[in-house]
Amino acid sequence: MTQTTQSPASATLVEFGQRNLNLEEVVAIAKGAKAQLKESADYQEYIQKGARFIDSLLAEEGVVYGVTTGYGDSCTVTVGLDLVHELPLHLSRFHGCGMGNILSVMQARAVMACRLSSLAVGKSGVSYELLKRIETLLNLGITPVIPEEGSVGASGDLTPLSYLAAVLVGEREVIYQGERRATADVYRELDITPLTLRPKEGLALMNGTAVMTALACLAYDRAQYLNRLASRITAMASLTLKGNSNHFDDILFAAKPHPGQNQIAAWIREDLNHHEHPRNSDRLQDRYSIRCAPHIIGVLQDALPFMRQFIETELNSANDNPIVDGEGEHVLHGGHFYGGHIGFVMDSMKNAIANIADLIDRQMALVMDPKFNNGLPANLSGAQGSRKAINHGFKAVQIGVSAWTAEALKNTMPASVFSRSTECHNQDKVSMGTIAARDCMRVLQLTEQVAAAALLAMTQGIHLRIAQGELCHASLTTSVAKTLDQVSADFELLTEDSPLETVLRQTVDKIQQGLWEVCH
Ligand SMILES: N[C@@H](Cc1ccc(O)cc1)C(=O)O
Repeated sequence: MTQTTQSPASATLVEFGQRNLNLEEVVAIAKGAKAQLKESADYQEYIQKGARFIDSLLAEEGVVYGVTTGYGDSCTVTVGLDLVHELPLHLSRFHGCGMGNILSVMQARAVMACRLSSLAVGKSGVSYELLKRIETLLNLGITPVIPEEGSVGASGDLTPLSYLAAVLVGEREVIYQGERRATADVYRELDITPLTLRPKEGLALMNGTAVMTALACLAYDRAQYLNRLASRITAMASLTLKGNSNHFDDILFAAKPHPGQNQIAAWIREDLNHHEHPRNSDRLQDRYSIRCAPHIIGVLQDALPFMRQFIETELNSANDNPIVDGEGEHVLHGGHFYGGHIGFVMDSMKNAIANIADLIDRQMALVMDPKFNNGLPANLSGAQGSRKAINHGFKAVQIGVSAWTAEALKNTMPASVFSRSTECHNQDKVSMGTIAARDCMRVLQLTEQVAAAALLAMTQGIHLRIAQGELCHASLTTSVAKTLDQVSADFELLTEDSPLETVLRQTVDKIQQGLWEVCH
């Protein structure tokens, strides 16, 4: 695919500590890149200072929130020094109530990367050993089993992150070499000693936004690719419909200079080889789902920079509570576990993406219907002669697209507005950012299905147009010809009805792996 990204997602080693990560590096770790924690003596000392400061506060004052007290609303309960060391274990255990689907290995690795990034900032009062252990798990391919439900996204992703904390102490389950197994068994086999969490470490691991931030990094990467693909699909729909390329003219777009919208128009224009400006337009105007495609896809394109900024700032922040300044010796209580920024990005992104599903659904409606498709067969059926009577082409695929689109649109309800007061009214306003992120992943999946169906349909449409002598392969731009040939390698012209599930699934997989060549 086009790498419009800032650094190659294929990076094989990602460094943590005293540098900012970009979201592509989280994606790279998710896909199997190794992690490397900074090892310099200075950095280790910087991290250890925070942990030592907690120790000295405990020795000198005997009270530190979340260390010698209960958690959240229970902070008024004092925990005696004899029980303090058990407290982190209780935190991970009482949060072991996650429900729902298990995060994929990719998603869970992204979560680990985000937590490591946040703790590596050095404002959480944890030991260097803890950071090192997360690095080790990533590099050995030991991934916690994390159920995705149960976070309100504002006391941090406490419940899902408790599964990371539990694995560090040798409890619950991991995925190792593709198998779901007891953590303790895998540790025994690999001779790994479970960690004993230091007083603040349970809280530092769990009291943050790593789950929603991880999903946001993965979502961003897919959204960016989808935007490029939706532009290609629009060009192919225009060719299928014998559309009017003047709609993407650069003089036209210079008059409305949103940069992202202009980028989408430029991609479509280049795909359609539109370089000459009309003196007057004698052509009819295409329907909005073609004519306004840059205005629809462009919304997401223009939003991507602020989304990246929100996601990467969160990724490189200390997002737990309390914040421990080991150098200046301060413990600062706040609410950095509140995932409002990620919640907003995810709620916005799912809306913009579902609009792209809707756009492509409308394009599909145009190409299927002989009332609108400028002389192509109904449902783009490639059947000939008497065979036409029993063949239904893309009819069911279009119905599927309508269903996926409806489900995507239904999932756009903003999660952040469903804040509810919880935990004895301590957490009386919460972000629901993790629910927003999960919605966004679902909307992406559905929209990628819509895009896969459209890739097949537009390929069929162009082939039919060529067969009717109204277009020739040689007149296509190299970019469109390449996509057409790539799709055609998996998908022959549909002349007789046949189940398309397998090829649809293959196409979705390729979209998710960014395999379609959509660059010029
Ligand atoms: N997020 C809370 C701490 C907390 C931890 C676990 C809980 O179950 C509840 C609250 C805070 O820092 O204020």
